Amino acid sequence: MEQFDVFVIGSGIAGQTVAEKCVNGNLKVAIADKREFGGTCANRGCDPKKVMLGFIEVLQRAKNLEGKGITDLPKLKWQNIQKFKKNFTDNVPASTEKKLRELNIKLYHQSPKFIDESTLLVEGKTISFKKAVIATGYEPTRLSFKGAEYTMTSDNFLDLKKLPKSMVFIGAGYVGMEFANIASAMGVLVTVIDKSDRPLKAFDKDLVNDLVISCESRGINFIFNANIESIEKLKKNLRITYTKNGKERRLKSRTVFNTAGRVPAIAELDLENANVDFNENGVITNEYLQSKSNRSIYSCGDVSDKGLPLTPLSGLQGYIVGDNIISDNSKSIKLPVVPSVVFTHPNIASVGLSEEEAKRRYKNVVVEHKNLKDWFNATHINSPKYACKIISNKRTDKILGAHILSETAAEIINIFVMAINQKMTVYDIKQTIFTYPSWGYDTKSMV
Ligand SMILES: Cc1cc2nc3c(=O)[nH]c(=O)nc-3n(C[C@H](O)[C@H](O)[C@H](O)COP(=O)(O)OP(=O)(O)OC[C@H]3O[C@@H](n4cnc5c(N)ncnc54)[C@H](O)[C@@H]3O)c2cc1C
Ligand SMILES: NC(=O)c1ccc[n+]([C@@H]2O[C@H](COP(=O)([O-])OP(=O)(O)OC[C@H]3O[C@@H](n4cnc5c(N)ncnc54)[C@H](O)[C@@H]3O)[C@@H](O)[C@H]2O)c1
Repeated sequence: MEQFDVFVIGSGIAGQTVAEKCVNGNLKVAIADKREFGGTCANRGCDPKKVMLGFIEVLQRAKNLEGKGITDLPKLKWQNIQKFKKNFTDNVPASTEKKLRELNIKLYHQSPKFIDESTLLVEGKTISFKKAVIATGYEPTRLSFKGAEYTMTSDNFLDLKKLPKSMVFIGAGYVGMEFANIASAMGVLVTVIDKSDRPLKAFDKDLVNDLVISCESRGINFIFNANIESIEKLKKNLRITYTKNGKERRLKSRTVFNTAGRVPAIAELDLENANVDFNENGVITNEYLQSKSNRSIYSCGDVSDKGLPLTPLSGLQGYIVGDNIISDNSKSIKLPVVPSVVFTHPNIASVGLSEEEAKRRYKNVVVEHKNLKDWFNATHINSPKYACKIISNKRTDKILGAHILSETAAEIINIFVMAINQKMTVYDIKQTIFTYPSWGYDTKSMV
């Protein structure tokens, strides 16, 4: 039986970080992945999506200024965009494997299954471990209505060789909203269906409302409060049957994507054999990211039950687990303020408390909800949407939350992340000199 000090399952940002830390701490380490090495973000998530968005942004910018100096809009070619995207993704698995091998980490290419609390089976070999790390991330949720097998996932979207005429996205969350915006900009007829009454539940209601209006003005069709009953295959199309307000309705589309959420990827691991408890949020962990029920097993990244499933937090958790394995639980996780952005057009970004949370927690809060579409930054590029909601504590003047809808929200939100982390006040921001003219400069007036 082969023995390892640390056996890591999952080679995304969380798993890689732990494996590297542990091997640098002179431990004997193995890592297993059932798919291509490198994880979701680099292979089939954030990075390839952002490469595609680069093209969409150019087009949208040009559209806003059409007739104001721009006469011909750029033409986007999906096949070439795909080719360019591959420059960023094709090499990820091989380069990740090379890096890990050079560090002397043993690689396995299959899902391990736990046999008991300190043994697992992978590639036909029984392996004993002192510590194991579950870093398997999220996977698309399974839809249970009739015909769900006709739906495709975000992986399929990012790899489409040709764009179909029409697309339906089931789920108006991060993935559904981002991909609906990409597809619509490329000329696809897009419908987004959600069971809930609005998209992006974690984001500010007023700004999301503005975003929906903006998406609709560009031709994206939304259906909310809808319950999908079935999907049938017709000759060319798929027929989606759903109920809304008690009435049955139908819709045809060439393709349907399951963007109804992602769930912890733990089904294949036989966690029960290892006495690892889990729930719908993932592996149940303590403050050291150790399984509460089996202290020799840790979990980090999306699949742990701590915090938002986002790349920066997964990386941070990887560091913490690595440190805890090497130096006997030296670090507990203190969840920092985590910003989040949805790369729609315009972006919607958020950090800190929502208006509702702030009002619940503090007696007197100041809510600066502003429509900024007449500000120079929006008008000089003829951008139709620019808004913010900045929340501060009236007594202490400290910034509590920031919510921004703008073409540059993904960047500008970082100023507010620093402000909240450094406990800055409205006065501090107003006193800061920023470059002019710039989007950063606007933060002084936003607060
Ligand atoms: C389309 C899309 C876009 C996204 N965009 C963003 C973004 O813009 N910004 C952002 O912060 N986050 C984004 N995310 C989320 C981000 O990708 C994740 O938060 C991040 O990848 C999590 O890292 P991780 O290491 O925890 O898991 P992952 O990167 O998912 O890695 C887990 C690894 O475990 C492997 N695995 C799973 N099950 C098993 C098993 N049983 N056995 C062996 N291996 C297994 C998987 O194959 C995978 O390689 C996006 C996600 C998607 C799907
Ligand atoms: N920009 C980013 O940072 C980014 C991008 C993509 C994904 N992610 C991460 O991935 C996670 C998952 O994103 P996601 O978009 O897959 O999920 P999500 O949880 O953000 O959204 C899922 C949506 O599907 C709806 N839904 C669920 N079941 C449905 C059904 N049967 N019919 C109709 N609608 C249904 C929900 O109401 C919800 O609006 C996010 O929480 C995020 O952390 C981040």
